[in-house]
Amino acid sequence: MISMTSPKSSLAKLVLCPKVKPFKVMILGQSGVGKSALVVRFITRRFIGEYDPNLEKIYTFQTVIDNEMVYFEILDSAGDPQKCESLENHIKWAEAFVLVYSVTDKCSFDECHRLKFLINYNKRRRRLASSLKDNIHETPVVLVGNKVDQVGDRMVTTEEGQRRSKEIGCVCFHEISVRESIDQVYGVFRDARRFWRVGSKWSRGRSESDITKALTRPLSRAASDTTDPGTVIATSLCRRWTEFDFEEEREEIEGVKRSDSNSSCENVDQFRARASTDSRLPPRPTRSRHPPTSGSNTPIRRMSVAMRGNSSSAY
Ligand SMILES: Nc1nc2c(ncn2[C@@H]2O[C@H](COP(=O)(O)OP(=O)(O)OP(=O)(O)O)[C@@H](O)[C@H]2O)c(=O)[nH]1
Repeated sequence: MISMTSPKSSLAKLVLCPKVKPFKVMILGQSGVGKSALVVRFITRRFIGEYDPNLEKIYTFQTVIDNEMVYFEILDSAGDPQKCESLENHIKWAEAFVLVYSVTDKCSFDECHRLKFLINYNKRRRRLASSLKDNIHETPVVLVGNKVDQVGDRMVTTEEGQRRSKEIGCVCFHEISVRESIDQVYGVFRDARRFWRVGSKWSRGRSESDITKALTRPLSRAASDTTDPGTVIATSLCRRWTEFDFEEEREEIEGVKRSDSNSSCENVDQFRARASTDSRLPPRPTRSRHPPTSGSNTPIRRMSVAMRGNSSSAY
């Protein structure tokens, strides 16, 4: 059994070490999607098959992310996520979320929608209730599709995952196999941290390009993984998309639409040009500002034409 601390004892530790500010991450998802496996893999680097489904735990763990020591407190929400009361309290506690579903289970995928709604709802309430609004920033939610190693059992496609991530406003989307790769698992926690930093005081005063650089660094591979042939397969299965990828994709689509509309404008112009030349209309007669002085019947003719409703031919 994995060692763990209760929420109270971890808080006690923090009191003894006041300088250490933990990074509080909550793992959410339907039962059986691999939440405990994900956390334990991150902390111990090992994949452990079975866990007690009813234990709710806070793990404390420290590791280096982007050259910075990060003190994680990871809450592995257990059992039935329908029990809203404790869930809501935990949501208020967390600074970042990892929302997990299994690509082999459509129900777990749909459950992410509801859980993201709960996160938004509780965070918004907290923000409204707080007088220190500046201290509470947007809480990043990373969407994770787990168990991609079970290729034959897949029920949720990559595209569906990407789409859902965009729809429900997650900061990035990963497809991973906890069983096959520690590298992919590390990537999930690293992104949670990076996006949290961007939303926090860290990003204030930094240029947009610095922030973009921080978020779009490529995944670094863990040394232990490079020697494992199984992982090579898993790494090729690993997918990760950030908000920036989604934004680029959106811009591309809009670019295509714009060029379509431009080309349709061009078509209209071309059509007009063709219409005026192909039909070989005779040039409009030039209008004389004043009626010709010579020719006595001209004013009468003009009058009669106007009465028939065709003033243009009067000239
Ligand atoms: N094939 C495969 N199985 C996995 C993977 N990750 C987890 N599992 C298995 O999925 C089952 C459920 O994993 P858990 O980590 O207990 O899932 P959980 O979401 O914590 O479930 P609860 O504790 O009930 O909330 C276990 O049998 C794991 O071995 C994976 O990447 N691939």
